[in-house]
Formats: sequence, C-alpha cells, structure tokens
Amino acid sequence: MTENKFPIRSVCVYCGSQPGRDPAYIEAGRALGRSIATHGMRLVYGGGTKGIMGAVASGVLSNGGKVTGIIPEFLIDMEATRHSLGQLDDLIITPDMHARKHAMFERADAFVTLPGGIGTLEEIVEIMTWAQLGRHEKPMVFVNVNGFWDPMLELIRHMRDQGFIHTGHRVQPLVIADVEEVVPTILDRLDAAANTGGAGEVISKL
Ligand SMILES: Nc1ncnc2c1ncn2[C@@H]1O[C@H](COP(=O)(O)O)[C@@H](O)[C@H]1O
Repeated sequence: MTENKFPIRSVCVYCGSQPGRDPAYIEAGRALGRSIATHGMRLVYGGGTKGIMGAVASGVLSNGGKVTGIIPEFLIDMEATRHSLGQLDDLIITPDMHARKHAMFERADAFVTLPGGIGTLEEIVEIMTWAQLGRHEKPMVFVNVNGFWDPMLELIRHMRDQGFIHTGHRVQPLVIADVEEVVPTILDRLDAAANTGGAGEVISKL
C-alpha cells in the first residue's frame, strides 16, 4: 500500500436512517461496513441502528470491526435502542445535533455518503462547505448506488457551471458506483486523484 500523507484510520459514513426502496441500498450499507472492518478502519457514524445506518454498523461489528456511534440524547429512542448502543465499543452522547456533527467531523479521516434523506444531505453538504472554506482536506465520497446521487451531482455541476462554486478545486468529492471500491480508493486517494481516467466509469471526480 502506498504511503499516504493523510493517514486514514477512521471513516465517517453518512446515510439514511430509513432503508429506502431499493434493496441495493441496504446491501451497500452492509458491504461498506464489512469493507471498513476488513481494512482495519474504524466506523464513525450517527449511532442509529435502523435503516442503512444500522446496516453499516452491523456490517462492521459482524466482521470484528470498531465502531464509534455519536448520537444526541433526544434521538436515542427514535434512531436506536439503548441495548444496541451497548454493542458499540465507543458511544458518545451529545447534547444536540451541532455537537454531534462536530464530534463526527473531528473523529473522521474521510467522509462517505450512501443513499439517504434530508439528514444525510445536510451532513455531507456541510462537510463540502467546510472543504470549500479550506477548513479540511479530508476525502469525500459519494457512493452512487444505482445512480442514487445523480440529481445531486448534476446540481453541483450546474452550480459550478453557473459560477457559484468559486473554490471548485477544494470541492471535489469522488463518485464511486461500486461500494467495494470505496475503502481501497480512500486508502490510495492520492493515486486515485491522479488516475481517475484509469479507473474507467467506476471512479470519477465530480
Ligand atoms: N439537520 C440535520 N443535521 C444533521 N444531521 C441530521 C439532520 N437531520 C437529520 N439528521 C441525521 O442524519 C441521519 C440520516 O438522516 P436521514 O434524514 O434519514 O437521511 C440521521 O441520524 C439524522 O438524525
């Protein structure tokens, strides 16, 4: 594996608290969790045990991986159970959503976004905003399961075309269709950035 000047030990995953309609979303969640575990990386996520969030966490835990769950007190009964939270090796309960997002940001070396809803969208947009403002250079990945993120990616391209993304070089999430490619690409991200053409349609920069 190539030496990386940004060591990647933990991956923050943003994704839906619901399963969505396409079974491929849950499958991608489990596969990503398994991949995070088998590559010896830690999952940082919102602590939920339902929907795709639950699939990612169980994918990590059932493959012997480490999980940090970060959840506000008021959300525990909505998105998790006290029992399931007890299975996480690291649980952080925050007073509110802002503290949760900040704690997730601080503990993550990379950000991966699976299909999800408004909460997922808000979380990854904030991370892209902070990249645009030069607050971090951590890798950002959209896992484009069955083209789920195409409308969002089109909107970002439109914003760029219309001159509203003035620091575009800082807002360059990777777009990866095959979930199995996500962790290897993050680990090798400097090479991947230089060789996106060689990766064909699987990996592209927005
Ligand atoms: N406004 C929000 N900021 C950050 N996180 C949020 C917000 N609203 C909901 N969330 C959390 O995001 C995940 C996924 O939500 P989905 O709406 O299912 O995509 C969940 O943990 C929400 O609590």
